[in-house]
Amino acid sequence: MAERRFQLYDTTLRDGTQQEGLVLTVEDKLAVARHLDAFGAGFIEGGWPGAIPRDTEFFRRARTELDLRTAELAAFGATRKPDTLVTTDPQVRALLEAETPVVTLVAKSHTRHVELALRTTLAENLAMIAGTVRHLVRAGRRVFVDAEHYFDGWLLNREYALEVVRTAAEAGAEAVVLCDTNGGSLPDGVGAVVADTLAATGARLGIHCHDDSGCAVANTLAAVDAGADHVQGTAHGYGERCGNANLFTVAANLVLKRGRTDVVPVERLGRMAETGRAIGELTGVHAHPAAPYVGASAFAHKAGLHASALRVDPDLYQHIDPARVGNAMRTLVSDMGGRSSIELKARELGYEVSAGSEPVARAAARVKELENRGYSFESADASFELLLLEELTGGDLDQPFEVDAWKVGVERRAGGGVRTEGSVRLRVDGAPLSATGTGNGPVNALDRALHQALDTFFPELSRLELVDYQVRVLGSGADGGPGSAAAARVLITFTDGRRRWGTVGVDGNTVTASWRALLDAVRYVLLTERGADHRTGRRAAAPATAAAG
Ligand SMILES: CC(=O)SCCNC(=O)CCNC(=O)[C@H](O)C(C)(C)COP(=O)(O)OP(=O)(O)OC[C@H]1O[C@@H](n2cnc3c(N)ncnc32)[C@H](O)[C@@H]1OP(=O)(O)O
Ligand SMILES: CC(=O)C(=O)O
Repeated sequence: MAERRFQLYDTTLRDGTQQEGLVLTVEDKLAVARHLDAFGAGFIEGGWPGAIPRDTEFFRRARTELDLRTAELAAFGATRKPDTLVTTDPQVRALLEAETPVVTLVAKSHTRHVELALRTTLAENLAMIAGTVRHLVRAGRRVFVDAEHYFDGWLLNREYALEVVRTAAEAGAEAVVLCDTNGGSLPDGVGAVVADTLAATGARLGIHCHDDSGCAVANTLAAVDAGADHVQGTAHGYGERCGNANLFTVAANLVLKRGRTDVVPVERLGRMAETGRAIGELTGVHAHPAAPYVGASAFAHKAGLHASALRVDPDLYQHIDPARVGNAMRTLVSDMGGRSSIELKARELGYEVSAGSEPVARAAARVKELENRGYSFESADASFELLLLEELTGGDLDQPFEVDAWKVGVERRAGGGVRTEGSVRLRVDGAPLSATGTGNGPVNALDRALHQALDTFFPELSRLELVDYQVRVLGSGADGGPGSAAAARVLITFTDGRRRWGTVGVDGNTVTASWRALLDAVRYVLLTERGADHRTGRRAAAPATAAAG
């Protein structure tokens, strides 16, 4: 007998959109479908035509606008209503009118649900399933049946749950998907029920798990181990309540841990992190940073002892090579790290340094001391790089300009609005210059004054743009006093249109903290962009750096 292909079935566009706060336009849905197809999902469930107008529209547009290379599109819907004819059921007609190669029907397999929610008899429910499946198969559709509440239903009335599976399979369903609809099952129970159902019915089984017990992925793997070879899930585990099984985690586990080669092509797995980011952008709901495999922190290392081992061999603190799922290892610099963390971070930034060198030891000590005063370098790579350069150059880092003074004033004039003015007095190559800027607040006014003064000398600064500003009160311990006199940490993210980088400033005065972060951003651009003009700062042509290491 020819071996059956494993079926990876994505329901991001149907069950995924049942997540609170996740709303997609038709355009978004088409774009998400393209990403899932490129990733290698075998099936993409697009929504419920006939029930949700947006989904009806999605399937209409999909016919001409979706050119799926790997995936088959599936329309989702219910069986015919009780005591009606399948041929006249408007919802069943809408499923056919979606013109998809696949239709997935949701059907009740739990006796209480049949009687209380559907308000019909157990026999009529079986007739609804058999009749609807046959009708769709006769119309040329591949049909899957999602057996809702299967695991709870099996516990209450095993014989009836099994009968639902047999009925669907005998009517022509390609796979019967056992659903842990309430998401409360645990892996041992799921494995046992799947094994029992397989033995009793011989039907091809799928699995659809919700995450209410935090076990959706584990339950999915248990079902596969017990013989299911059709797996449903969603990107990032989006879905009703606590979500569905995370399809990325499931796929990576099956390929990389179970050695299955028929889930997604292994080279496509290398695009998984990118697919996850793209879908996060479209939905506005990004992966949790700690999400397995694709999360931004999935391979980020903070502890110094971890860094010291990773320096020798990344395998020592990573379960896989992150490149296999398109992610990358990162080192976080903080007071929890030592010289090894500095070396790894420096290497990540392009510097060849060694943990045993004096500059690295000094940089590690300064990070500890500054973080103790409230600094945080984890998301301020640019400020860290400046600190590193200061140590690598023994304090002789070129300063493209010097600051003599700055001030900022906020004034509300009688009858007028609030005016904020910042001014700076600087020196470039020893020549004094001053400039003033107005803005909608002190940071904006100082930023404008700096640009006013420097952009003619350093045109690359004109591309510098602040994209995020965060302030965090640190309490009285760090250069501040109690209450509103508390010190503040300011984290600023900048872009020049190509790259993004973060800087940090801390002070008892929020404006001074902001000024420090602003100044780091300007210095960072000048040192990293001007390259050869600044002997100390350029990493690619940095003999001083290499020597220091
Ligand atoms: C487990 C899952 O997540 S399955 C997917 C669930 N997704 C959705 O519900 C999203 C789309 N749903 C909808 O747009 C609407 O709920 C509709 C169009 C399906 C139904 O809308 P309405 O007719 O207004 O009814 P309502 O939303 O109150 O649902 C109750 C009806 O659904 C029926 N129903 C409940 N479960 C099922 C089921 N599994 N199969 C068939 N019908 C069902 C009930 O018997 C009731 O029908 P009745 O009014 O003829 O007695
Ligand atoms: C069908 C489905 O989404 C469920 O039972 O959870």
